[in-house]
Amino acid sequence: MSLEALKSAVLEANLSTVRSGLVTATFGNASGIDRATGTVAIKPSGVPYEEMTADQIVAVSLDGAIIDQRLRPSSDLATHLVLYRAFPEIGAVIHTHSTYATIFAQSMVPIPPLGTTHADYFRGAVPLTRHLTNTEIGERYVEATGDAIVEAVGDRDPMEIPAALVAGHGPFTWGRTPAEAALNALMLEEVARMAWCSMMLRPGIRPISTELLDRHFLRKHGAAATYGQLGDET
Ligand SMILES: O=C(CO)[C@@H](O)[C@@H](O)COP(=O)(O)O
Repeated sequence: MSLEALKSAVLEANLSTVRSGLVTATFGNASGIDRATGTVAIKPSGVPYEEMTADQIVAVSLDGAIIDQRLRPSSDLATHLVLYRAFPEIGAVIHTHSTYATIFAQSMVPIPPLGTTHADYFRGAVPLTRHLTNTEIGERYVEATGDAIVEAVGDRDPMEIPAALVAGHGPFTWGRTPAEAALNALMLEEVARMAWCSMMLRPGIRPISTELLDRHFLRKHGAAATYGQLGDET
């Protein structure tokens, strides 16, 4: 992929979070990676979305060295880089402060799989990170945020659980492409809102069974997926 194409895809992912109502002001940030070159493209820090252009997207290497920069990169860059290094399958990362997912993050509650809508995108509860230590906060806050996300995902397949809630902060999602990461961010907010309302309507509500969760997730994901169309049969 050319750097221009990567920057355009990353710009579109950033703008899609605004169109979807997932971010306000300059909150959030989206990035993408070209695994062939190890180039990461990310939103510039603090730039209003309505003014953002593709040539303002910042390009860095996986170790954070600047490749192409007119503006300073997102202040969350180090978190994105930790995730790209830990999860080689992913091609994009999105951070938002979307309302309901952030309510769960601030309230220190993982998002439980209460229905098949959740199961269509997340194979289990959306994990919550631990709180960072004062030393981490003081010395390596942004990178430690990424470390805490990787710890929260643990030995689960990051492509089966493409999201995590940072305690006291907000959600991060990822995917194979910027567009897929943006869809996962949108669906995370949707299932968070459904979960919150379901938990209010029925306190003590229990998650769906593992059998139903897996049946629905595998219906859309993996080699045996039966959802949608095969190849170019449309
Ligand atoms: O996490 C936060 C703020 O808590 C960020 O999403 C927000 O400040 C956006 O920062 P950037 O504009 O990406 O540097």
